[in-house]
Amino acid sequence: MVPASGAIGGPVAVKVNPWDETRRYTVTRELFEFPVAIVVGLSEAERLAEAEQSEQTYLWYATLASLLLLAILSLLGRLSWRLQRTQSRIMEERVDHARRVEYLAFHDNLTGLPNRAYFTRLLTQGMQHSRRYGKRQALLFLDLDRFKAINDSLGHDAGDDLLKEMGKRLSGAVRESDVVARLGGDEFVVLIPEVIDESQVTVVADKILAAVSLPFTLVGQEFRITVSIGIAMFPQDGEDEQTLMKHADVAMYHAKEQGKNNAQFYSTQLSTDSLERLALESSMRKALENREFRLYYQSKQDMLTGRVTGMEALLRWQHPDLGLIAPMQFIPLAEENGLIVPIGRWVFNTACRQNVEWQMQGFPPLSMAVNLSARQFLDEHLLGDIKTTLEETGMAPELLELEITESMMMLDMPRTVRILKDLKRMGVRIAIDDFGTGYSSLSKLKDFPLDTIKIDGSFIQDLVNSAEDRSLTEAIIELGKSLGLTVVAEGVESIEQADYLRVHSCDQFQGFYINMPMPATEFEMSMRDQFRRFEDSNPSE
Ligand SMILES: Nc1nc2c(ncn2[C@@H]2O[C@@H]3COP(=O)(O)O[C@H]4[C@@H](O)[C@H](n5cnc6c(=O)[nH]c(N)nc65)O[C@@H]4COP(=O)(O)O[C@H]3[C@H]2O)c(=O)[nH]1
Repeated sequence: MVPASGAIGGPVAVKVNPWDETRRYTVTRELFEFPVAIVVGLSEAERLAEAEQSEQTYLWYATLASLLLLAILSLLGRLSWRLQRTQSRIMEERVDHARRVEYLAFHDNLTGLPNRAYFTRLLTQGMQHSRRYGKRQALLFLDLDRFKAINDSLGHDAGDDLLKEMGKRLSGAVRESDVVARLGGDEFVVLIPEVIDESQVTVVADKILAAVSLPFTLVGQEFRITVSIGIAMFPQDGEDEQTLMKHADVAMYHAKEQGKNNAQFYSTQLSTDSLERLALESSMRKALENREFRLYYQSKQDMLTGRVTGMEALLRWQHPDLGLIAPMQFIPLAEENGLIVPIGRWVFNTACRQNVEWQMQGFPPLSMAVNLSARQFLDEHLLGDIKTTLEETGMAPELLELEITESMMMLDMPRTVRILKDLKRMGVRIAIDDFGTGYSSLSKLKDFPLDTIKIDGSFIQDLVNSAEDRSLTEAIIELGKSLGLTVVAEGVESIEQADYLRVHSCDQFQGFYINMPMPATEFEMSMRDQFRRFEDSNPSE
């Protein structure tokens, strides 16, 4: 019904129809001219039908959307899980690949042993460690006897089988801490890291000889093979990897010459044939110019407190072909041809410069001992050279200690006394080196202006076992004390030797027990370590 204009609308009310009991929303309207009430009504269900309808539609859409969202989320989850799994698999494959490449680069693919490159690295690291902690190592160089004959007659496959079996037997004959490597061909090496004495190395070499001598079965037949072993000890037979390998190789050839199937230790005699001497002499002339000389340093410690008191500078020659050459291999030659004078000048200069530099870095003033050979001592420019060096480097003279040997002092006593007095006037300290090996007249010793007496390492070596060496050592200590000299023991290698010297009032000591001679950079690190340890154990100092 369309309301006419002027109609009055009443309030909406819910009314219940008494007939069918239906609840209705009603509005009563009156028209102006008719007193008729028109009742418009809709049941509750009719009125809510539309809203319910849209509510259901909304619910339906919401459910659909939620299901869709859930499906999308689970799809995304699955995709990201798959992505992650693929990524981690790629990573693992990359790492595996890198490991494999590294393994192949550092291992011999026939025997699985470390190859030459890896062994060189292990040897160099081992040397640094040994130098720092005063340990010895042994390098065994092995070469199979008659390998070529077997390889040629039985074929390469049999040769390969033999090498594989060799690798296994060598690894089985040594400790796990020892390193076995294959350099190539039929050459193997064994590195024994912590050696106390050479008899220990002989035992290992004998075990290897025995392991190799057992029969091998190749292409269904039994074969026997032997091996020749050359042994070089670190540090005395070589202080760098190249020299040590070369000397072990020289010793191995010597073992072959001795009839194969045996082990031989390297000795300097093996490599000082005349040809090498000649080559050495001509290259020594160029060595200074080519900056091939190096100084190694070894510290000295106070016997009672353990504090580092100074160091000794020891000369080395880094030869381009022969590796690092020890001073006793070239100094006698340099003395013969006079080259020791310019070389000695370089030693003074380098040692003083280095000492000043360490002080500038904050190390306490430490003495620097430098060796002087007989020829240098006779050189008329010696005093002038030392004076110039002290001035040029700024080195405090009292920190420089010149070591002259007992035999040198006795050559021309009045002259020696004169030179030493001149040196003393400059403020430089004088030490008598290798004491006990010469035949000095003890009564004359007091005529020399000395500061320090160094007991030769040969007495210290047998100190624990030899009563004779013990009494000599005690006598030298007493003599030194009675002359008011500082007594230093050289070549101390064990705690027993150090304890003995301490009990017998030796002042200072030096030797592998503390550290080996080492290049400046390594020495610097070792000094830092020693000072730190000293300060930790003596916090009040
Ligand atoms: N077995 C053993 N040896 C130890 C121990 N501690 C130190 N040594 C070694 O003993 C030698 C001590 O030096 P030296 O008696 O002055 O004997 C020196 C010295 O006479 C001479 N020398 C070294 N450097 C120079 C130098 O710059 N000029 C001159 N003229 N001679 C030098 O060469 C000699 C040998 O020097 P290096 O081969 O460096 O040998 C050094 C050192 O490496 C130890 O605990 N056990």
